[in-house]
Amino acid sequence: MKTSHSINQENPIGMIGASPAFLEHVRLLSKISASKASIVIFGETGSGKEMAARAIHHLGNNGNIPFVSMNCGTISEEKLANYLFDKPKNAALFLDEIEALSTKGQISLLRYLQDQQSPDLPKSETIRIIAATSADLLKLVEAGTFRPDLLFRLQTFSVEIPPLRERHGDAELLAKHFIKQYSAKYDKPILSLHPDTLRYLSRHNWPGNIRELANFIHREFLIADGPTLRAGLPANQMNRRKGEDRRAGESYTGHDFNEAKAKAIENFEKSFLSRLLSGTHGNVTLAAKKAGKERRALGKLIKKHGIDKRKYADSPQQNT
Ligand SMILES: Nc1ncnc2c1ncn2[C@@H]1O[C@H](COP(=O)(O)OP(=O)(O)OP(=O)(O)O)[C@@H](O)[C@H]1O
Repeated sequence: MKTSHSINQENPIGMIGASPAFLEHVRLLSKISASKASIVIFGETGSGKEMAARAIHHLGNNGNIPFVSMNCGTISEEKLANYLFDKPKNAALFLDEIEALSTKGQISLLRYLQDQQSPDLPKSETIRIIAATSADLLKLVEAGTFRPDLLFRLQTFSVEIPPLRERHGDAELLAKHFIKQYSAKYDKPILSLHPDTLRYLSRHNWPGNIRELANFIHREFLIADGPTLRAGLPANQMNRRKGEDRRAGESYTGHDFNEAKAKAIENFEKSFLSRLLSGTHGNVTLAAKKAGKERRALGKLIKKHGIDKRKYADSPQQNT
């Protein structure tokens, strides 16, 4: 019989996977869950970092203490400092995109981690820090944007979630899992996977990892005609390509100066951001540094143009 601290390797609180790479990761998760020490979870976008953080939290304390999630790219320095220092609490704090933490935020977190070393601090008053990133923090330390002392304090443990393309056979397991979920959600029969789809699942590179796979299955599930899910190139990729082709061929033919200027600026911003993000594999902090802009401002610009930075995670390195 399993105890509450044991881990079901195929499904530790909903985490699906049976590849050796995934199971190794699961073993490590279960080992470190019992500790209160801080952790950094590395992994590509959509690979399951937040889910792993929740698994660590859940396995370590049965979910009895709160799990609070903050994105370092959008959280204000004040909010983070208030959360850490306002009043003592027992919680797990998930800090996503830790590489995006501002200089002041880094100092607050470092101070918090140093204070936590105090032997006088009751165990019931500790916040376990679980940080996640798709960036190479050592490179950011070298580049001078991330404090080395913070990295070393944070990284009592580190876990690297393998990208889906390295998890042999897991895409199929996950696809079946998502089909079951969508069939329950839409009250439709479960679909089987066509051999073409199976081939596609194992050959596709999955730069957006499990999030990309879930979206792909979701869409194909909804448009499937028969009892089989048959798909090749995800339509979102096709739509994106069509959209990009259309935009590339687009030229403004009106005569209004302001409209023409606005259009030219929009096109410039889009292509500039696209090149910039390709060169940093979608890392906004690094992109902001390269472009000489505030990270927050660059993030706003990326949002304004509806650009999905995740699609650049797998792009070849370019000079921008
Ligand atoms: N092993 C898994 N089994 C089932 N679902 C998973 C698994 N890993 C991730 N997912 C699902 O994939 C999606 C992306 O996962 P998650 O948000 O944890 O990724 P992430 O690495 O934190 O993403 P980001 O880098 O964008 O913050 C979520 O919907 C999550 O539920």
